[in-house]
Amino acid sequence: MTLNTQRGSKSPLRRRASTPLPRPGAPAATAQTEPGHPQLGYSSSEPGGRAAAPRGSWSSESSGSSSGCWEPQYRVVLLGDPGVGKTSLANAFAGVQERDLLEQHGEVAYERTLSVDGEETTLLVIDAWEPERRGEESWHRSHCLQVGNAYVIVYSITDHGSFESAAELRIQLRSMRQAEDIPIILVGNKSDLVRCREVSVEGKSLQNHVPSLSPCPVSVPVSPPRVPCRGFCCAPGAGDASGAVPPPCPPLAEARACAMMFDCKFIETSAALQHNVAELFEGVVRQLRLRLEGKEAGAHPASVHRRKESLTKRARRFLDRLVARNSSKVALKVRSKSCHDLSVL
Ligand SMILES: Nc1nc2c(ncn2[C@@H]2O[C@H](COP(=O)(O)OP(=O)(O)OP(=O)(O)O)[C@@H](O)[C@H]2O)c(=O)[nH]1
Repeated sequence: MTLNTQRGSKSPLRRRASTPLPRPGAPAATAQTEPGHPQLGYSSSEPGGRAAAPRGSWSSESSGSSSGCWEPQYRVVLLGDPGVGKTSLANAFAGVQERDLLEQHGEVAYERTLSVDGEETTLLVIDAWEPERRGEESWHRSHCLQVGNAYVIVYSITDHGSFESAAELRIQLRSMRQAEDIPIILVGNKSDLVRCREVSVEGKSLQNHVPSLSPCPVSVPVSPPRVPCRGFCCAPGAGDASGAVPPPCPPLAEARACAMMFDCKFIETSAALQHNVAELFEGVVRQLRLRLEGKEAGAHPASVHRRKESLTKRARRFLDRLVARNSSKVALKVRSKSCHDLSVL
C-alpha cells in the first residue's frame, strides 16, 4: 500500500473514535453497528466505535499519551510481509468485513475505542507498511517505525519467510527505538491453515532449538527442508482428489522461543476466523497501560502490575520460579509462557 504521510496534515479524521467517518460519496456512519459487521470480541468493544481513515490521514504529530480529545490515544502500527494478513486483521479490528469497500477508498488507519477491563482506550491501527523495494526511499518505512506507540509484527504461520522477516523487523525496531519501552507483539496469523504450518509454536522444537537461539533469529533454523504446500492441504480436513489426506507440513521453527528471545509478546490469530483478534488488540491495550502505569508510579512496571495480580496467579508464579531455579528447561518454559500472556509485562 502506498501512503502519503504528510507531516502536519490536519485531517478531519483525527477525531473521537465514536465520531462517524465521512466518506466521499457515502453517507456518514451512524453510531449503530452496521449489519453484518462483526464486533471485535464479544464483550469489550464499543459498537460503532470504529472508523477508517484514508491514506495520509495519520502523522507522527498525534501523541500516544496525548490528552487532546481529537487525537487518537495510541497508534498501533502493523508490520509484516505482504500477504500475511495485516489488512485482514485491521479489518477485523475495525469490525468491517467488506474488504473491497475499504480498499476502494484506500484506508490505512482504523480507529476504534475499546473497553478493556472496564476502561476505554482508543487505538488507531495503522496498516501502511510497505515491503522494501530496490532503490526506493526508505523514509516511509522509517516513519512507520517511528510513529507507533505499539507494534504488531505479523507473519503467516504458513510462510516461514514471513517469520524470518518478522524477526528482522523486530531487530530494526529495536535499533530505531532503542531507548523506548514500546509494546511489540509478534503475531502468527492464519492459524486456521493448520495443515500448511511452517512455523511451530511449541513442542519438541522448543527443546531442540532454543539452546541455539542466541542471538535470535540468526540461529533459528531458517532454511530447513521445506515441504512444499500443495494447496489442497490448506483447507483443514481437506484431501486430494483420491480422498487421501496428505501428511501435514512439518513445524520448522519456534515462534514462542523467538518472542521470548526478542522480549516481545506472542499470539497466534486467524483473521479469517476472527480467532484471537479481540485478544490481540485488547492485549495491545493492556501492554500500553502497563507501561503507562509503570511510568506514572515511577516504579518498575512489573512491580505495579504484580499488585494487580490475583493471589492464585502470584502463588503459581512463585512456585514456577521455585521450580525453575532447579531446572533451566523449566525456567525457559516459564519465561516462554509469559510471552503468551498479553496481560502481564
Ligand atoms: N486462511 C486465512 N487467510 C487469511 C487470513 N488472514 C488473511 N488471509 C488471506 O490472506 C490474503 C492476504 O491478506 P491481507 O490481509 O491482504 O494481507 P496483507 O498483509 O495486508 O497484505 P498486503 O496488503 O499485500 O501487505 C488474503 O487473501 C486474505 O483473505 C487468515 O487468518 N486465514
